[in-house]
Amino acid sequence: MLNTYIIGASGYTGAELAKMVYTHPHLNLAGLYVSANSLDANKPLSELHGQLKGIVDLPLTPLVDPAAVAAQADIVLLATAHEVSHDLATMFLSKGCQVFDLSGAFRVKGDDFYSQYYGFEHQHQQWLEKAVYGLAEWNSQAIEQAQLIAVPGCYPTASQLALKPLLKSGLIDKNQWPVINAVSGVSGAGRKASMVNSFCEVSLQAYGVFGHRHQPEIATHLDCDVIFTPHLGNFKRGILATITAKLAPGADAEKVAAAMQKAYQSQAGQHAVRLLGEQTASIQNVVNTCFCDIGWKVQGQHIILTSAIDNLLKGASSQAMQCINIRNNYPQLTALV
Ligand SMILES: NC(=O)C1=CN([C@@H]2O[C@H](COP(=O)(O)OP(=O)(O)OC[C@H]3O[C@@H](n4cnc5c(N)ncnc54)[C@H](OP(=O)(O)O)[C@@H]3O)[C@@H](O)[C@H]2O)C=CC1
Ligand SMILES: CC(=O)N[C@@H](CCC(=O)OP(=O)(O)O)C(=O)O
Repeated sequence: MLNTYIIGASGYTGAELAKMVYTHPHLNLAGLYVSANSLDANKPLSELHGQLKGIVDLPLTPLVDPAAVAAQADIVLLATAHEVSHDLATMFLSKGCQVFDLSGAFRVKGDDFYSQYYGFEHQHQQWLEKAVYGLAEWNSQAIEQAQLIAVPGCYPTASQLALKPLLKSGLIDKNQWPVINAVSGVSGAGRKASMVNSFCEVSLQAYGVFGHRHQPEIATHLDCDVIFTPHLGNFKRGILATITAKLAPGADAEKVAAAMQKAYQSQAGQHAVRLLGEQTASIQNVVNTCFCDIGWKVQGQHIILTSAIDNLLKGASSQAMQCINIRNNYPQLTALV
């Protein structure tokens, strides 16, 4: 059994992780942590997340001595804000722990990226260089070898899983940037109260227009420029991305279907993508599951793809668990289906 610790366990993704680690046959849920001065210190996790009552009643321990945690840990899951993960990760790494970071702190290599999009100067360039991007269906070979895995963002997961098969097969005309419009439920903003996620303030609307940090994350890892516009919807969880792109000369519906099959044809249980063909993806079918559903339709030289995930699961915690499974040679969907 691998001793597994969750930092940021009281948050939305942290609570999902706690349930998964608890049910995993090879992981021992060894400790749940919150910040040193957390208002929730020492409360049972199940007091905050009632669905875990009788399942995960472990207390939320204040993280006052990360080195002591590191000394006991095989695996550390950082379900913390970008700056917190940035500051904590290297200490766990230096003690030899496997670190799976759900934040954006180690996702994108590149000068000035963090100062421009995250508002802080990255202080750990060597680890940033070594970090492996945890897009499970596409990076498994690198994930198997990595000590630090940067779990992708939620919008980037939905977007890349749909576009990557077509780009890899040369079926997209990159001169016309794919256009990604995506709607997220409010849990994407985390559990902490703020005006953005306040019930009476939430209305379906675009945000981060031409400035969201996920645009460069998507473009970098796809190696293709994109137009990306996120929207906030008045529902709790789930993301639907609707993506419009121009096909390359010679590409057609048959070639698109073949590229999708080639990318995601392996047997059930080995990855978390479900192909819908000409059906459209819906949030209802993926919420509370680890799956990304992808549908598409071709008309002439254009394609419209729809891609749906649960932002807290395939967009964060279940993708982190897929990465743990890959890294430790367990079946990829262990504890997820
Ligand atoms: N929500 C989503 O859909 C997605 C989130 N992510 C990323 O995952 C990470 C977690 O997100 P989410 O679960 O939504 O966040 P939440 O805001 O819901 O939870 C954050 C957690 O971190 C804890 N925390 C805050 N400061 C510290 C600290 N210094 N040391 C230890 N723990 C701390 C909080 O508890 P307390 O404040 O009481 O200490 C809380 O448990 C973020 O980086 C987010 O960007 C990625 C993809 C999707
Ligand atoms: C609805 C909402 O606010 N969503 C978040 C994205 C959450 C996510 O994917 O996380 P990372 O911050 O880890 O990249 C946002 O737009 O900032």
